[in-house]
Amino acid sequence: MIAAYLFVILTTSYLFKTLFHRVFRSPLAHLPGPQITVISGLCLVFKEFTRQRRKWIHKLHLQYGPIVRLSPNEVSFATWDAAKEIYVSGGSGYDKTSFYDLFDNFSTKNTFSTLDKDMHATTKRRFIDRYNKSSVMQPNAVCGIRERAEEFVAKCTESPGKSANIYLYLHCYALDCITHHLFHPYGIHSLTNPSDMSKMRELSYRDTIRSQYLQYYFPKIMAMTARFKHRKNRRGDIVASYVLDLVQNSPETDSSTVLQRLKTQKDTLDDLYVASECMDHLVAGIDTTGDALCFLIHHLSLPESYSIQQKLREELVAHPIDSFDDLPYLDAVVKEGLRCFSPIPMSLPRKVPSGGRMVAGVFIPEDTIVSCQAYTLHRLDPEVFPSPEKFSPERWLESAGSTARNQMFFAFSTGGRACIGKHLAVLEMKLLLQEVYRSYHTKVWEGMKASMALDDQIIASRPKDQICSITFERLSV
Ligand code: HEM
Repeated sequence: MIAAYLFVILTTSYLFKTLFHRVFRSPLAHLPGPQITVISGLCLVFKEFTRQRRKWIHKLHLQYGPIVRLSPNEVSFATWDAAKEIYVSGGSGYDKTSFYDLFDNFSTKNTFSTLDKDMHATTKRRFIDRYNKSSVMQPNAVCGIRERAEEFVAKCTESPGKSANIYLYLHCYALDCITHHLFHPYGIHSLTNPSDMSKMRELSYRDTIRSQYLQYYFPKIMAMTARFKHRKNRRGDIVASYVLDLVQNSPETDSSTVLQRLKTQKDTLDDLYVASECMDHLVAGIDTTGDALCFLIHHLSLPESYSIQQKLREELVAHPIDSFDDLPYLDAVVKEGLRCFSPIPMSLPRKVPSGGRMVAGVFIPEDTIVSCQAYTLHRLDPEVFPSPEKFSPERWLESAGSTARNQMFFAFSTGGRACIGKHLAVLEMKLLLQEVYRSYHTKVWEGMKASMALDDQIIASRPKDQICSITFERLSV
């Protein structure tokens, strides 16, 4: 009985002390945001489990401005100053939060899931040269991607007059391209080999948002339940076995591949680390590039965008095929696509270092979770992006305001932890658009009922129904 009384007294005094601190002492209490977020993080958790986090944060920014408190320990920012402080200061910005533990593979860290920035710099150095623009633009690398872009078009036009589900084929394209870069000649050929299609389906058609948030909030309980499941890898068993097999059996891959680079380090690297790293690049390279292209081609295929298609085609046919990286309108179309339909539109959480920091002019105590999200940075300030909901490639061709526009462009994040696959992704996008729009006019199939609304997953967003039916009409050049 005494123990029960003691328990109640201690719990009550702990709750009272926490509440007192949150309301009267915490510097976050004075920041703009819903009152409930001063005392509780439940609202945020609810929005996360019901996949409304991004939308909710954006709404709060529209209501309260560029700084918004999301919970007693979390703040969202939407200015370049804040993004620079959080993601660029000291090179890589602040350390990642434990949220990124979700992205371990084979229970082993990789560059993306490494929290500490010094450790991250060490892992990234091992392979980053394989993703430099000069490596990605090597003629044999470009040729490999172009071949796959041709296969994509062949797949979409194999039944003339009928629509093609480009959601499916673009994810195949992205999978084939990234595995080519990682493992050539052992890359996947899901566009031409139906038995490889299951690998793409395994990775792109799962909905794991709730289980991943459960894992984030209750890692110990989830670890206990995982013991009963005997899973090799959370992100997919067929693909995990494919990656592990390639790493462990070390077949001779091309000297340009990421696997080869990791296998020829001075210090021998553990197989599980190499597999975790390769698996991460593979997963990071599918839905991002696949969804970015899917949203973009869908938008270009709406009647209101036919003039954009026309302008793009004029540029493409007027220039030799190998000048794809030097075409201003193609570049602007890709950039505007990534601005309007960022495949990673969500917050990228970071932890304020010890001693606290000034972010966008306000003091934020240590260990507070801070972040920016591309969805809001790409829309909030009408001076930087006038008519933000309008798809307008032309905005990227104007010289006035270009510094601010480029600073606010956050599709690949910024600083030392920005996307390493950015040059590869842009190359894949440009080559595919070139292949399609040099020779075809695309239209949304008139019978398409599927929704293209953004459907948020744990960090990326995809079209809600995962179907996008497009018809391809061959043009006489
Ligand atoms: C349009 C396509 C892509 C977009 C929009 C995109 C976006 C991003 C963003 C926003 C981040 C930062 C995430 C964070 O801090 O939480 C990131 C990181 C990363 N991306 Fe991409 N990505 C794309 C394609 C790719 C591809 C093709 C690869 C293949 C290698 C890749 C590999 C990575 C990796 C490994 C990281 C972690 C970098 C680090 O922590 O140093 N991404 N990407």
